[in-house]
Amino acid sequence: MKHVGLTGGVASGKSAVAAKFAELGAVVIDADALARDVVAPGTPGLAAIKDSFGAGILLPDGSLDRKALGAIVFSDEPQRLKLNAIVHPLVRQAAKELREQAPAEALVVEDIPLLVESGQAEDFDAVIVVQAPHEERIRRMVEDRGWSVEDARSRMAAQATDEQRAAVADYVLENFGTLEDLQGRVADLYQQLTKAAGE
Ligand SMILES: Nc1ncnc2c1ncn2[C@@H]1O[C@H](COP(=O)(O)OP(=O)(O)OP(=O)(O)O)[C@@H](O)[C@H]1O
Repeated sequence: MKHVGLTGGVASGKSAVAAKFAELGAVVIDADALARDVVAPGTPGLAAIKDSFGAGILLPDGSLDRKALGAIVFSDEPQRLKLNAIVHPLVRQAAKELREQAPAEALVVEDIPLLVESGQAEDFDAVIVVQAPHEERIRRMVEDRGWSVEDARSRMAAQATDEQRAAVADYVLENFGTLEDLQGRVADLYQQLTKAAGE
């Protein structure tokens, strides 16, 4: 089994790449989805967050109040680290369980937005980085998601730079053209990765 990490800046096209890999037959693991699953109601993850941050981070229905928790951790580094120390190991464990269920010959692609920032590059056989023009990424965040330009810029500024991501990349997928161009590049890369896995 070949195990690759997929990352890129916000709105660079990671999900589009992951979707194409899945269509081609890869087993895709979505770290953002796992990060939600491990704090769903009734999970040990949510109980641990409640123990650390208090019942104020729960909504009346018992689910996580992301806004309240965000307000606590957003500008408070120690609190953010405390939250990460609860959530990250649970996500890694959940990802490991999914990897173990994957067929032996599968290409496993883990989509991890902050792979570079969290120093996980060494955990993979290879790292794929998606790069896209900054103006286009900001346009997507503003027009498609309704964020302010300021929010879009500060989200980008809080992440690693293109250069930092490129420095750990084994493969860079340039998303500078149409979605079809990108999908074609993913298909080529899938071929390359699955061929290499069989050798
Ligand atoms: N080359 C492209 N041409 C047109 N639209 C694109 C292209 N690449 C991505 N998009 C669109 O831009 C939006 C953002 O892409 P996507 O969701 O794949 O990014 P992401 O990196 O996963 O974002 P996030 O960091 O928020 O998870 C989506 O609506 C996607 O369809």
